[in-house]
Order: sequence, then C-alpha cells, then structure tokens
Amino acid sequence: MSLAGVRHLAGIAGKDRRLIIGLMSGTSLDGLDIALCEVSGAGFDTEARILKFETADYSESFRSRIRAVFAKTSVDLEALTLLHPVIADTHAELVLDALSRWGVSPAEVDLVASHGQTIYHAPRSLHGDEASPNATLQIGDGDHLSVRTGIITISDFRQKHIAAGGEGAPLAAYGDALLFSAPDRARVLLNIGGIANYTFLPPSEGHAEAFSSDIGPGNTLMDAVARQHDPSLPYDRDAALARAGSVNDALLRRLKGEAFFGLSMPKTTGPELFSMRWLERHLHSLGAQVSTPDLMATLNRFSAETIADAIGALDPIPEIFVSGGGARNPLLMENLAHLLPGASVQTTEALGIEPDAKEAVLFAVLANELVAGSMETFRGRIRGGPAVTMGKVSFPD
Ligand SMILES: Nc1ncnc2c1ncn2[C@@H]1O[C@H](COP(=O)(O)OP(=O)(O)OP(=O)(O)O)[C@@H](O)[C@H]1O
Ligand SMILES: CC(=O)N[C@H]1[C@@H]2OC[C@@H](O2)[C@@H](O)[C@@H]1O[C@H](C)C(=O)O
Repeated sequence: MSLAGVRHLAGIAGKDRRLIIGLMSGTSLDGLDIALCEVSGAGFDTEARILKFETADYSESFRSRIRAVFAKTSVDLEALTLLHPVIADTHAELVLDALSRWGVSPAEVDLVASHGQTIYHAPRSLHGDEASPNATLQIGDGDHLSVRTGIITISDFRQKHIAAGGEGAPLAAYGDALLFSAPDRARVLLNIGGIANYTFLPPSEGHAEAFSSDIGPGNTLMDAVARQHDPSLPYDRDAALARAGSVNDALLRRLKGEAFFGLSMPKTTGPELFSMRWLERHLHSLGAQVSTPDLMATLNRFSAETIADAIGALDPIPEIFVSGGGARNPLLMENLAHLLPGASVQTTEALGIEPDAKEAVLFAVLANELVAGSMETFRGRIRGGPAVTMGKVSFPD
C-alpha cells in the first residue's frame, strides 16, 4: 500500500459509477462465477448492472485439490497452505482470461470483490464449544489476486460479520436488501446452491427487518450421491436419476429429524454437517437397502420440503425469486411448486439479475458498500446481522 494507492482508492470511492468484478466460488466447487458489474450509488440507492458474466469451470485436478481440504476436520496442513495462494492465482488467471475475451483491460476495472473458497464453516451450532466463537475460513488470498491482476481487491468478507456478532453467513441479506427491496411488498430471494438459503425482504417503506438464513442442503447431498453413483456425473442432470425413483418416506422422516431444522432463523450450515457421512448414518439406522434412484428422489424431495417449510412459515407467503444452480433441477422446482401451491415463483431474471450470477453480484455490492457506503445503512435493518461494512483491501503495489 502506498499514498498513491490510497489516493486511487479514494478516487474510486468518489466516482458516480464503478466497474467491479464480483467473484464467487461456492460449495458445489463447479467453477468460479465471474460477474463484471457496473455499480452506481451506495446504500439503498445502489444500482448494479451485469455487463458480463461467466462461470469459469475448474479443472478436475484443481477441484480435487480443493476437495482434499474441503469441509474436513483433519487435513494436510501443507496442502491447505499451498492452496491459499494457488486458489488466488488460479482465480486471477481466470479473471484475466475472461477480461481479455470480453475486450476489457484490467486498468478499466475499479475493484475485484473476491469471496474466495470456503474451506470450513463452523458456527457454534456445529462445533458446540460455547467458549469458542462462530468461525469460518475462506482461502484464496486477496494480496495475490491484487498483485496478479493489478486491480485493488476486496476479499475475506465474512470475518467482520463474525467479529461483530454474526455467524459470517449468509451475507445475502445485505446485498438483497439494497438491490431488491420493493417499497410496498415483501419478497423472498431463494438461492439453491450446494446449500439452500433465503432472504426475507419486508416492504422497504416499513420498518421491519430483513433477514437471511441458510435452510439446509440444496444440491450438496444430491451432487455427492450422483458422484458416488458415477464419478463422471457432477450432478443429477435434469433430475434423471430422481425421476427414475420414488421417495422413501421413512428415510425422508429421518433426514428431516436433524436437529439443525429445529433451530430458529437466522442460522447457518454447510457440507460440514450435511455430508455423505451424515447421510450414510441415516441410511444405516434405517436398516434397509435404498436404490440410488430412490435415494435421489428422496433427497430431491428432502431439499424441496425443507425449503417449502422455511418459506411456508412466512405469512402471507411473499413472491419468490429463485437463483443458484438448483433452479435448473426441474424436479426440485416441480416439488417446490407442488409444496407451495399458489405461490408466485420466478427466477431472479425477473429482477434483472441472471440467477447464476446473483451471488457474485452480491460481493460486488458488498465491496461497493465498503468503499462508498456506510455501516449506518444496515443499522436496525438486518435481523441477526450486525451493522457493518465488510471486506479487506489489498493493493497491487
Ligand atoms: N441441469 C441441471 N440439473 C440438475 N441440477 C443442476 C443442473 N444445473 C445445475 N444444477 C445444480 O446446481 C449446482 C450448482 O449450483 P451453484 O453454482 O448455484 O452452487 P454454488 O454456488 O457452488 O453453491 P452455494 O451457493 O451453496 O455456495 C450443481 O452442482 C447441480 O447440483
Ligand atoms: C460459509 C459460506 O461460504 N456460506 C455460503 C454457502 O453457500 C450458500 C450458503 O452456504 C450461504 O450461507 C453462503 O453463501 C452466500 C453467498 C451468503 O453468504 O449469502
């Protein structure tokens, strides 16, 4: 960091509109979502437009390096240490590659907003140690990204949330409230990624608080079973396996008995809890063989029911806008429509944001808030969420 760097950042903060690249690599480990956004204003005046978007697929070898340290209580510390810069360097390469294909020079971009890769998420509800705080770890260091791309980088968004009393997730409410609140009606933004989470947005004209909460597994268990069935299958494409099976009601009841579903909202979880080990424990206690298609049909219904239970508890049920890869699972969407009869369900496309890009845009908006907004924007606005701006600044020089 230099005085010139600080002046450059102050200049970016003073602009009417900023070009910000939002980066998200989620729990599905499918690739890096890269959203080049034009963001203007700040706080409730924020407007974000996606100029370009792509998901840059990870190579199988990169994915298996991440998987080796992902959501595990014991890992090879050297492998983890190496991945910290390796993830950042890989993300930087993917960004530079996308920019060159889009004909955009890095010098035109004001900020990179990088979520990094969550390696382990440990809210108290998971680790159970009252003497230890909520904790979460994202790797893919911001300094490396900044030096490699030459662009000021904002990263590591979740630590401030925890330091100020939150669980470090979901952060969606902060961006959703700024971008999608309607003056006169309530909305739900539902994201079905590896983990399903939702944001409740009250009418912005009132004084009610927004909140976002994880719900449970979206695709993570279905993806793991698909991979176990056929290692070349990244997920149950178009729900082909689930459609060939039937729901095992006894298993479904066991899965829904998980204590996490009894906790009040907002709450967070991850593949640390909802893992193959967790599923195998339930299958074992069931004491009966379940075929892969039946297991997939049951998991599909399980995700749909837990989502419908969470949204159905809101009275009246607001209009629903879906994002994340789960929106592409046709049986999951049919199950949801069946369980929430009469509810208006659309994708976030109806709000002008491509569903796969929504989380990457969220981090662009959080970076925008850090440089040009104010923590006061969020005071008393987000239930269970401290009034904070989030992210750490890395300078390329
Ligand atoms: N055609 C399809 N049929 C079924 N499922 C699909 C299809 N396309 C995508 N998916 C699901 O979407 C997932 C990817 O979703 P997404 O990219 O939103 O996850 P993520 O961002 O990694 O997760 P999170 O939000 O939990 O971090 C895939 O792993 C798969 O389960
Ligand atoms: C710790 C972590 O990475 N959590 C992710 C994950 O993926 C979905 C869900 O679990 C959500 O809580 C969160 O991401 C989104 C972007 C959020 O913070 O809103």
